[in-house]
Amino acid sequence: MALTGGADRIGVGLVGARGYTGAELVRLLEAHPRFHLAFASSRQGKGKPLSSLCEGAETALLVEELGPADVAARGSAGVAAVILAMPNGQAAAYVEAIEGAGAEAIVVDLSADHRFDARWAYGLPELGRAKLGAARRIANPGCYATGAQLGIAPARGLLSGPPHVFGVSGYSGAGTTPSDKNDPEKLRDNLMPYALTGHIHEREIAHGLGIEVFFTPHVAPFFRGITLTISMPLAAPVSVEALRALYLEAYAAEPLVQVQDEIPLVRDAAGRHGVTIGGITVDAAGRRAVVVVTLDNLLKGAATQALQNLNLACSLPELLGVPS
Ligand SMILES: NC(=O)C1=CN([C@@H]2O[C@H](COP(=O)(O)OP(=O)(O)OC[C@H]3O[C@@H](n4cnc5c(N)ncnc54)[C@H](OP(=O)(O)O)[C@@H]3O)[C@@H](O)[C@H]2O)C=CC1
Ligand SMILES: CC(=O)N[C@@H](CCC(=O)OP(=O)(O)O)C(=O)O
Repeated sequence: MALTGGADRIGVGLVGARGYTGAELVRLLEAHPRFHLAFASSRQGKGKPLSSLCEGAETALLVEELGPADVAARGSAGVAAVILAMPNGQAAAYVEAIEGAGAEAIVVDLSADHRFDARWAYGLPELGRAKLGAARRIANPGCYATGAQLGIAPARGLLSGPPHVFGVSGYSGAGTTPSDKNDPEKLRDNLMPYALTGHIHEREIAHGLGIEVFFTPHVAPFFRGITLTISMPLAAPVSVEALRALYLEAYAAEPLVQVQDEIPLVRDAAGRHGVTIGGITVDAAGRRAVVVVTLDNLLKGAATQALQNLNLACSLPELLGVPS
């Protein structure tokens, strides 16, 4: 594996350093004991110190504007991995250039562009880490889709029909490009439903779990965090104790998934690197289960998960550099 930035450091480049997820990745990569941030690209940030784009960044690195060919050249010259943290629809040109140049670099794409592409490994380690160790192309899951899959997976075999996932995201989930979903005025004292059918994460959750799912997203005035209330029809009566035991067992060995009795609150998820599943309930007839899942959309929903995936792909401990 190619190393830069010191004999024991693995060079990682970041495209999309100005964005919300990019900033989280900068902070995680800077503090990582084995990775080294080899370049940071943003068109708007070109020529500026990275610290001026990402609060808390300490590196003296200057932001560059790197197009697909530039990134591919870095990927052939010492940069072992490239993280793409751009809006949906932008990754293809970078991937084509990297592959066209024959660069060895691992690619982790945070966008939705490769999540349904069988040639890419889907990077949700808690539900399938075996394939990630040898992966060279990794599609990082969506933020809602991460929480929903982890929240449904233990109960999947008990269901009589599609789970209903009611999701609420902080407005950082809508990225930095101005829209109604990140407009503070439109969000003030408000909860905004959108994409009531057919959200791409509905398809992603269904694809990942192999079952039909109904997903209704909403965006709220808080900045970061997601809360999902998941209602699941049960094929046969199940006791709440049995259901809780199923969740506890499923995630007993997963440091980033906490199962608790209480209903988790989204304000407690902000800044945390894992997912919390709680409030596990069954109705009086034992035929409908409800669980609540919270996570930070920018961390386990994006940057922390990308770091897990990159660690695995580089044969490092999965949680290396993930703050506890
Ligand atoms: N925000 C979230 O909670 C989550 C986001 N994701 C996904 O991660 C990706 C990044 O999201 P987020 O950080 O919120 O996005 P932002 O809108 O905050 O940032 C996007 C970044 O991409 C760069 N960019 C935009 N267009 C282009 C382009 N055409 N070519 C090159 N660079 C471009 C921007 O920089 P500049 O314009 O300066 O070049 C900026 O650095 C998205 O695909 C998103 O769907 C996944 C999970 C959660
Ligand atoms: C509030 C908000 O707008 N959230 C985004 C989800 C962010 C995300 O994970 O999107 P990708 O699948 O594109 O990576 C949305 O609903 O599209």
